[in-house]
Amino acid sequence: MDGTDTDTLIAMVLSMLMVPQPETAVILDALVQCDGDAQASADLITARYNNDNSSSSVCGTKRKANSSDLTDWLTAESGPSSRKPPSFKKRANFHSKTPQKIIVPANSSGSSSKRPVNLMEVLQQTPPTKPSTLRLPPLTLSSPAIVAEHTPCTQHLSILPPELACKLFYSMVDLSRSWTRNRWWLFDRVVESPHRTSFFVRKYGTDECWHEAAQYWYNGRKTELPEVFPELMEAACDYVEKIVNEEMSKRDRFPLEWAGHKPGDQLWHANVAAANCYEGGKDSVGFHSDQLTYLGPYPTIASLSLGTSRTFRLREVVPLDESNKRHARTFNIPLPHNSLIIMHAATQESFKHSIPPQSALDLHQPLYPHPSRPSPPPQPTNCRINITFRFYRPDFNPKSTPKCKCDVPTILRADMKNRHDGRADRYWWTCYAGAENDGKGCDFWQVMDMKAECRGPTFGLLS
Ligand SMILES: O=C(O)CCC(=O)C(=O)O
Ligand SMILES: [Fe+2]
Repeated sequence: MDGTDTDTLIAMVLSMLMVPQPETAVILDALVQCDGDAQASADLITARYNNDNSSSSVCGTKRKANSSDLTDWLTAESGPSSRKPPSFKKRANFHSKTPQKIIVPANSSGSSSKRPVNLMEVLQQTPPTKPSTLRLPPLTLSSPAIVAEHTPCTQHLSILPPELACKLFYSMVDLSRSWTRNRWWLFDRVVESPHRTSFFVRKYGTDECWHEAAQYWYNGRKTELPEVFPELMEAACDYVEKIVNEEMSKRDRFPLEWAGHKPGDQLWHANVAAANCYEGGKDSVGFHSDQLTYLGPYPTIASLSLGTSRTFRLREVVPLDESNKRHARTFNIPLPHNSLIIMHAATQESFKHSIPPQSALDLHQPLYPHPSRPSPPPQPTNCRINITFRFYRPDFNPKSTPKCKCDVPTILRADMKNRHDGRADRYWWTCYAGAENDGKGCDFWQVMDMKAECRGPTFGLLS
């Protein structure tokens, strides 16, 4: 797994699980058996859980959602120990080839006295038994046509005028100096996102409530008030919206997609943007699907890449009722400077995405000098800027977000393992207070009910 550290691997497995969160030892065991492959480990844990609990349906009402989304970067809705579900049978023997390190130490408040897990100390040298699942090798999708053939995404190259792309890249790199690595609680430790990030709100009509929402945009954690779109981001957004609307007009709508446009409005507009800066090959983001709290079901997200080329990794979450018939495949999409990936409706429901760490990077050579630093001539850079333009739905505004027992806004997740292409999909609201509150949350879990919660209008309701 590209030398991914153990904490990241554990978080990735958690983010892929659709069964109650097992003890860390169970995850480590699965990782060991699957040679550090997070998806295969999650599948193995799920299969074992389903075997051990064959009498209770995984989608039964008592089941607790543990797939993570954390706008999610790496972690899962990691478990406060107070709500730990039953653990699986522990295995005594572990063996690991997985490199391990970090575990960002708990904050100085000292609520965790546990030292970082050193896998090598606990692992015994027992040869791993391979899981029975047939695994397909990853596939690189090297052209927009091939991306569209295999995924619910489209790729668009050279989308901004070259000078605008270059200026926007420089200005975001400059701004990114003040962006932060997000921190949250995972188990009983504080972990840190492996890249810097920030959030912007667009001055668009009277959408002012998104300033409030944006305070919670990250894992349900309250953050500073966001910036408004800088001028260059506004200019880029016009190009992005044009392409997104052209693409959307060619595709069928899903029943749960937003249909509340006023006459003459575009199908899609961006009212917020999340920006990420990846400096060097170690910066990354783990497998996740984007949190749906304010996006609502079946969102369209437009993701602009500037600077150093990185790989966008996509992997489908195969629904439970198909898991005996087919297997998920990992897709790698190279993301060159000035390219756009549109994650169309159903991407967040059916795929997880990541930017994996890379041991080697091709540097990006900017075409133009920095506008305010014309000399020396532009230097090659190892930085990648990503801007995801998003439409936060009026019917999922922060005032309508249920609060959990901790009195903190919940987050919305899709039931990815039991999806039905917009016909009978399930989503649930869960507590995310634990991300901020020393890892302690509550067991709040509520199925989202479009009708009872007065959400919409959606395309399904119109037709
Ligand atoms: O950097 C990227 O392309 C992906 C970022 C991402 O997944 C996110 O912002 O949710
Ligand atoms: Fe994402």
